[in-house]
Amino acid sequence: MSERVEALPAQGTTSGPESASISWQDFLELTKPKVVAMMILTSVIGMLLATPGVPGWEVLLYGNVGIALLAGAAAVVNHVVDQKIDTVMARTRKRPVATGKISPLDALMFATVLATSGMVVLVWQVNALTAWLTLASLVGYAGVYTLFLKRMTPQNIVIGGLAGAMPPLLGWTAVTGQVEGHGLLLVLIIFAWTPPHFWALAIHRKEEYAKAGIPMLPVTHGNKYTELHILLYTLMLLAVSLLPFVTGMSGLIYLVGALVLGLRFLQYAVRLLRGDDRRVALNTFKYSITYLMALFVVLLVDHFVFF
Ligand code: HEM
Ligand SMILES: CC(C)=CCC/C(C)=C/CC/C(C)=C/COP(=O)(O)OP(=O)(O)O
Repeated sequence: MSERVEALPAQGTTSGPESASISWQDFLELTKPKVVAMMILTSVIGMLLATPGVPGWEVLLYGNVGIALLAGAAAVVNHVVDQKIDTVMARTRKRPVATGKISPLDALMFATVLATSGMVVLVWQVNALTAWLTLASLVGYAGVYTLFLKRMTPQNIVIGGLAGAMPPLLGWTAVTGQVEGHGLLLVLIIFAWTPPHFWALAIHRKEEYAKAGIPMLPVTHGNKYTELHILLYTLMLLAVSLLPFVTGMSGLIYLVGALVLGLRFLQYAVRLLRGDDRRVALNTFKYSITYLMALFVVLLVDHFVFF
C-alpha cells in the first residue's frame, strides 16, 4: 500500500488495453483484498464479542467467507463504475479495468459470481438477516456511494462510510441472528473513523481528485477546512471509542488501549491542522489503518481476559 500511496502523482493518461495476459492476481486486485481483509478482521471480532463463549467454527468460516465474497464483489463493481476516473488518477490508473486489461463485462461477471456465491453461503449456512444486511452494504458502497454520492457531494464518504462500517455488525448478526446495541456501537466506531481515514489521504491526493472532477472535501472546501473536520471527527472518534467501556461491554485493558491509540490519533490531527503538510497527511492516513486494527485487537484481548 505504502509504495502506491507514496508514488508521486504522475501525469494521468488514458491507457489502452494491455497486451499482457490476464492472471488471477488481476482479478484478486479488483476485490481490494487488503481493505476486505481489514473488514474481515472487524467482522471476526464482532462475532467473538457477540457471545460469552467462542462461536462455532461453522459461523466463523461461512459467515466470514460470505461477507468477504460480497465485499469483494462490491469492490469489483467500484472498479467498473470508476473506470474513467481511475484512468485520470496516478494512484488508480494501473488498475486492471482502468488499463483495459480486464473488460468491464468480465469484471461484472466476476462480481456476479462472487456476490451470488456469497449470498448462497450466507442464506444457507448463516442466516437471512446477515445475508440481506451484507447485500445492503454491497448496494450502499457499489451503488449509492460509487455511482452517486462520490460524484455529487463532499459529504460522499461520510454517508457512504456506513456501508464500509457494517462488517462488525454483520459478524454480530451472523452469531446472534439479531441487531443489538453493542454490535451497532462497533459500527459507530468505524463510521466516525472513516472521515479522518479518508480525508487525510484526500489532502495528500488533492490535485488528482481535482483533475478527476471528484468533489472530495479538500477540493471543494480547501485543506484547512478539511483538517479542522479531521480534528472534529477524531475527537468524536475518541469519545465514541470509549463507549464500549462506558456501557460495560469491555474493561480496563480496552479503556487504556482506546485512550492511548485515540490520543495518538488526535496528535496527528492537531499536527495536520498546524502544519498543512502533505507528508503529515500521508502519515495520518497510514496511522488511521494501524489505529483501527489495533483498537479492534485490544477489544478482543480485553474480551478474553475479562469474560
Ligand atoms: C467510504 C469509506 C472509505 C473510503 C472512501 C476509503 C478510502 C480509501 C482509499 C482511497 C484507500 C486507498 C489508498 C491506496 O490506494 O493505497 C484506502 C485504503 C485502505 N482502507 Fe479505506 N476507505 C474507506 C473505508 C474503509 C474501511 C471501512 C476499512 C476497513 C474497515 C478500510 C480499510 C482500508 C485499508 C486497510 C487500506 C489500505 C489498503 C492497501 O494497503 O492497499 N477503509 N481507503
Ligand atoms: C458488503 C460490504 C461490507 C461492502 C463494503 C465494500 C467495500 C470494499 C468498501 C470499501 C471502502 C473503500 C475502500 C472505499 C474507497 O472507495 P473509492 O472509490 O473512494 O476509492 P478508490 O479510488 O481507491 O477506488
